[in-house]
Amino acid sequence: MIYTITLNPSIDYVVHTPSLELGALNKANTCMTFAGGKGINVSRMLHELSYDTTALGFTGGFTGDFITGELKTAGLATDFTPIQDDSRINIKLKSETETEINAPGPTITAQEADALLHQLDGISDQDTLILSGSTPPSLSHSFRQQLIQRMAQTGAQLVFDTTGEALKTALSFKPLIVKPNQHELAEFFGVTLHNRQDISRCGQKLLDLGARHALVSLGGDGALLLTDNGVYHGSAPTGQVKNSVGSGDSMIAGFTGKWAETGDVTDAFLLSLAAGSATAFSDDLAERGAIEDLTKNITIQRID
Ligand SMILES: Nc1ncnc2c1ncn2[C@@H]1O[C@H](COP(=O)(O)OP(=O)(O)OP(=O)(O)O)[C@@H](O)[C@H]1O
Ligand SMILES: O=P(O)(O)OC[C@@]1(O)O[C@H](CO)[C@@H](O)[C@@H]1O
Repeated sequence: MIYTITLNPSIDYVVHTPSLELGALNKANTCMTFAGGKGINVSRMLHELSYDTTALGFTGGFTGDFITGELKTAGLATDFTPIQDDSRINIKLKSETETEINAPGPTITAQEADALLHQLDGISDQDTLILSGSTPPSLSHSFRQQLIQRMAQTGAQLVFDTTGEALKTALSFKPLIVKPNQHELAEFFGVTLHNRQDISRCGQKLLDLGARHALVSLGGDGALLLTDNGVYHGSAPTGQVKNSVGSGDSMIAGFTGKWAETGDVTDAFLLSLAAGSATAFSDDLAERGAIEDLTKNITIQRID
C-alpha cells in the first residue's frame, strides 16, 4: 500500500477571471473547488493510475468534511486524523497568469499530533510512505522530526516532497526519492543555478546527503533524475498549459507507483514525466488516458 501524509490539506478554490486588477472589483467566469494538498493530490493520481493508496493527514471542520467527502466519492481510501480546527482554503487565481494564495493552515493540538503518529503503527516494510507539502505553523519543528523518525521506523520505502529543515532531516533516512523543483533545490543549498549542469551538480549533493534518487523538476523543461548509476534528463512535451497546480504531485505519484510495481527506475521516470505534463495540460489532475498518450512524446536521455 502506498500511504500519503498531508499535514496541511486544503480546499483548492480555483477562480478563473478574464483579467485581474488589484484594488478593483474583479468578476470571475468560473469557480471550481477541489480537495487539495500535495499528498492528497499524490493519492488522487495514484488512484487514477490504479495503484492502491490511502491518504493520511489532518482534516477538520466543514472544509475537512468537504475534502473527505470528495475523496470518498472518487473511491479513494482515506484514514485522516480528525482535528477541531478547520482545514484551510487555498486560492488559485487563473487569469493571464496564475496567482496562488495559500493559507497557513489550522491549529493542531498536541493530542491531535500524537494521534497522527499512532496512525503509522500498522505500516510495514511492505509499504511506501510519502510525506508531501507544508506543515501547519502550529506544529513544532520537533513534531516534524518525530514524524520523519517514526516514518523511518516502519521500514517502509520513504518519499519526500518537502523543503528546508524537513528535507534535511528526511535525507538522513535514505529515502527512495526526494523531489525538489529547481527553485527549491537552489534555495535548499543557498545557491543560484544557471544551467542544467549546475542543477545536476547540486542535485548530486542530495544523493551525497542520503537520497537514493533525486527528481529535480524543471517545469516546461522536463526534469532531471539523479541516480547512483547516472543522471538522466526527461523531456516535457509541448501542449496547452491549463493548470500547473499538482504537476509535481502527479510526478511523484507516477514515479512511486511505477517503481513500487516494477522496481524499474527508467519506467518510473517516464510515467512521472507523463503524469506531470498531462496534469499541466488539464484543468484538474490528469486522467489516465491523457497520461498514457503523452508517454509516446517523451524522451529520456542520459546526460552524465
Ligand atoms: N509547462 C509545462 N509543459 C509541459 N510539462 C510541464 C509543464 N509544467 C510542468 N510540467 C511537467 O510537470 C513536472 C512538474 O512540474 P514543476 O516543475 O512545475 O513541479 P512543481 O514546481 O513541484 O509543481 P507544483 O508545485 O505546481 O505541483 C515537470 O517536471 C514537467 O514534467
Ligand atoms: O502549502 P503547500 O502544502 O506547500 O502547498 C499546497 C498546495 O498549493 O499544493 C498543491 C499543489 O501541489 C495544492 O493542491 C495545494 O493548494
